[in-house]
This record gives sequence, structure tokens and C-alpha cells, in this order.
Amino acid sequence: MMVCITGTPGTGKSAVSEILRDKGYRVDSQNETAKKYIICSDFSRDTDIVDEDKWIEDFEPFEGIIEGHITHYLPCDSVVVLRCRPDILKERLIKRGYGPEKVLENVMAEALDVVLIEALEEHSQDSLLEIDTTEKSPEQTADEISKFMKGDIPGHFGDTDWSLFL
Ligand SMILES: Nc1ncnc2c1ncn2[C@@H]1O[C@H](COP(=O)(O)OP(=O)(O)O)[C@@H](O)[C@H]1O
Repeated sequence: MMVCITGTPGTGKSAVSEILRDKGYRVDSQNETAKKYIICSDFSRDTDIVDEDKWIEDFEPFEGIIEGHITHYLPCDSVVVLRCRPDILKERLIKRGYGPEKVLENVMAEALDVVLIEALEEHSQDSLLEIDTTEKSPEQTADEISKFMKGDIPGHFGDTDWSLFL
């Protein structure tokens, strides 16, 4: 079984992945595995342009977890979508050193539920777990993911509403 952990940058995918690795899960990262698919760098957006279609096409599923913001396009058995309230996400991204444009782009994507909608277009509703990380610790988030993977808690989504932040 392969599970993906997706979500807008800053929602906590890497932090949670570190904890899940410590718990013994194999967790691969989109950023690492997509390195050989980088086409060029977009300096104005401070980001690398990756041939995402080719990365997805070549991807070999495995037993474990793949984390990254487009991993919901992979043929996963289950999907975890991490969420974060836009005002807190903004703080996390500024702290990370993102420039104003990149912060705005990601905060707007989060406020508009972009990743959740994309994931729901690709996967069945009962295979999807949405977790709001805003008031949780990374350890709590990792525990919830672990329980979901063991089948101890069911898929669930729809509790977040960031429309007030638009
Ligand atoms: N419940 C939570 N789950 C995951 N990360 C959290 C949580 N609460 C706060 N954070 C913090 O938010 C930041 C998210 O960064 P990161 O894990 O790099 O996000 P991503 O990999 O999604 O871009 C980290 O500093 C992390 O410690």
C-alpha cells in the first residue's frame, strides 16, 4: 500500500514525514525523487521547474509513504491532505524565507482548497483524510496518519473552511 501526504507548501509534510520515518515507515520525498526531472530554475519565483508529467509517468509505486505537494497525482491507495489556516500558513512561509509573491500564491491556494479539490478529483472520498495542522503538533499529525494507515480511523474531509480569509 502506498499513501501520499500532500498539501500546500508549509502545511507540515516534511515535519510529519521526519516523525513517520522515526516510527519506521519508509517515507520518500517528492523533492528528492523529482530532482532529476528539473528542467530549469525560475529565479523570479525562487523555484525549480520540474517536468511533473514525466516524474508522475516514471514513478514506481512502493510500500510506504510519498510526500510532496503534487503526490496526489500518483496512483496511491490512500491520500492525506494536510491543511493550515491561511494566516498561520503565511507566518510559517515568511519564517521559511519565502518572498511576498510566493507567500501570497501559496496562501491563496490554501484558502481556495486547491490541493484538496485536486486530490478529490483523483481519488475516492473514503480513501482521503484531511488533517488541519493549525492547532496540532507535528507529533499529533503523525499519530493520526499512522492510525489512518492502520485502518484505525476512517477517511474524512470537509471540516476546514478558509473562506473568511479570502
Ligand atoms: N501539526 C503540524 N504538523 C506539521 N507541521 C507543523 C505542525 N504545526 C506546526 N508545524 C510546523 O510548520 C512548518 C511546516 O513546514 P514543512 O514541514 O517544511 O511543510 P511542507 O513540507 O508542507 O512544506 C514546520 O516548521 C513545522 O514544524
